[in-house]
Amino acid sequence: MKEKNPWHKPLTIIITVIGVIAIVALVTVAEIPPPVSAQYGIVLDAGSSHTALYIYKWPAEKDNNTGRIEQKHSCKVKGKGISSYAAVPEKAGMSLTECMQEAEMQVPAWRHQETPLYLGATAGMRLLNMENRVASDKVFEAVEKTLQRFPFSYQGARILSGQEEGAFGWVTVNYLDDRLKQGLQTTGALDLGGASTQISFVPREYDISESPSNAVAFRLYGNYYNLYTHSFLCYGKDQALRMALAHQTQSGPITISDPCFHPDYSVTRNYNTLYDSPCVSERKPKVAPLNFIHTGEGNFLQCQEVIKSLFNFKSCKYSKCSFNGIFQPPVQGSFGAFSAYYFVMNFLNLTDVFSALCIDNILTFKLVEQIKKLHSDINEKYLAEYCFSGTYILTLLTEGYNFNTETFSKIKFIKEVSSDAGWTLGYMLNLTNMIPAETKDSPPLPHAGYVSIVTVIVLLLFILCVCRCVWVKGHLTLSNGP
Ligand SMILES: Nc1ccn([C@@H]2O[C@H](COP(=O)(O)OP(=O)(O)OP(=O)(O)O)[C@@H](O)[C@H]2O)c(=O)n1
Ligand SMILES: [Ca+2]
Repeated sequence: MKEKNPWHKPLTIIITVIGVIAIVALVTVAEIPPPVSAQYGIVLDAGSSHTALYIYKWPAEKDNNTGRIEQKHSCKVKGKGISSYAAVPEKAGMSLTECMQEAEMQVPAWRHQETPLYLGATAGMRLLNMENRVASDKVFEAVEKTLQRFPFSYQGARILSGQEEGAFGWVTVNYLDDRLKQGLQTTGALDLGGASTQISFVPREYDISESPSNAVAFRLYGNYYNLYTHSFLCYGKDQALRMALAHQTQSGPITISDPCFHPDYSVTRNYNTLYDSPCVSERKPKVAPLNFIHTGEGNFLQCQEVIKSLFNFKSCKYSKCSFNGIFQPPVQGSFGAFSAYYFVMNFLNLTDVFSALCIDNILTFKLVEQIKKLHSDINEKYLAEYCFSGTYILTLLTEGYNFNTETFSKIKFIKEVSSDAGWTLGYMLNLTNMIPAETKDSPPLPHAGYVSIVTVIVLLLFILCVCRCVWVKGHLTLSNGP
């Protein structure tokens, strides 16, 4: 007599039901493609020396915290920074047209309307605003008019404070390094522009109350950061050069012999043009000719003396200062130095070593004409100024911010970390709320997780089926036995 298997029927039903669910789930889940649609954001960096447009792109998931933002495109606006158009404001607007047209091509048309567009201006406009408020407003009006003509979601144009510029540069560097999300030790940020320079880092011990205006507190991905940041207006590379020239022309001479320039350097400069900046205007000599001849001498040590005279190391009402009576705790950890820090140190081949000797060699033994021949691809203005800039950078870092041989070796001169280093990405991340204060709950299971689980279920079912077949077969053999 054939023995009846007591769990034969329910087992078959269970296996069939789970099997069908598993197969349907597997097919469905496997067929859902990961989200491919992208979102875009545009930031214009209206710097003192030039304007640049950046287009960022990220996956358009609801939980956009999961997708890394990348720089899709950048466009360098031809000509100088918007502050240079103070006398002809309409041209400031017009100058942006070409890059904006490029942006129109780069961002898919169906995304234009929801693509936020921001313009942030830095030290050049800060100076113009101090000098001539009406002219600064007119430049912004012209810029706004141009930007509003494009189909993007225009979010406004404004001057960033030095504190914002420093803090957003720090956010960018650490976001790109993935340090914020992973809660790793952060990297400090050093930005050298044309008209201002920023230093931002998380100090080891930090008494915020000593100078609250230098403190920025962040809560990002569930971690607290107490950032120290300071922006020195007039200490960007171009304004620093003005200050150095002002220092050498106080008596209103017809010619100066500048230790920071090569021995064959000779350029005629206009007194009015040189002193036309709030960084030096108050020091304009009462009696001076129209022009002076700026010649070079090529002497590193003397150059360093001129540059040191731009800093005031005497007064400090805090426990510690960098210069000009500004509070600064001791530098801490690794640093990323970008913008002119990178341009200059990369050219001088000083990105790995801390050596004044190299500058001394170039300055003393090479003539500008030789250098121009060797580097015909580089803008002549930059070439002639690299020794001044190199000496300025070394002095600013060592005497100004107090980097020593050990801490200096932790500075990395960088142009980019997957995206360009600068404040623009941090600015956009902040305005679009892209970095949450808390770590968001991740979805119960990612796509890959579902697939794995369903695969395991199917495998288990398969094993269960095989076992059952063996059991039934064994049983039948037993019952049919002699
Ligand atoms: N290959 C390059 C490009 C730029 N520069 C110089 O580097 C300085 C800083 O450039 P940038 O960071 O672009 O300054 P801005 O953003 O325009 O100035 P700021 O941030 O002060 O507004 C400027 O003096 C610029 O002339 C350079 O030496 N070599
Ligand atoms: Ca800048």
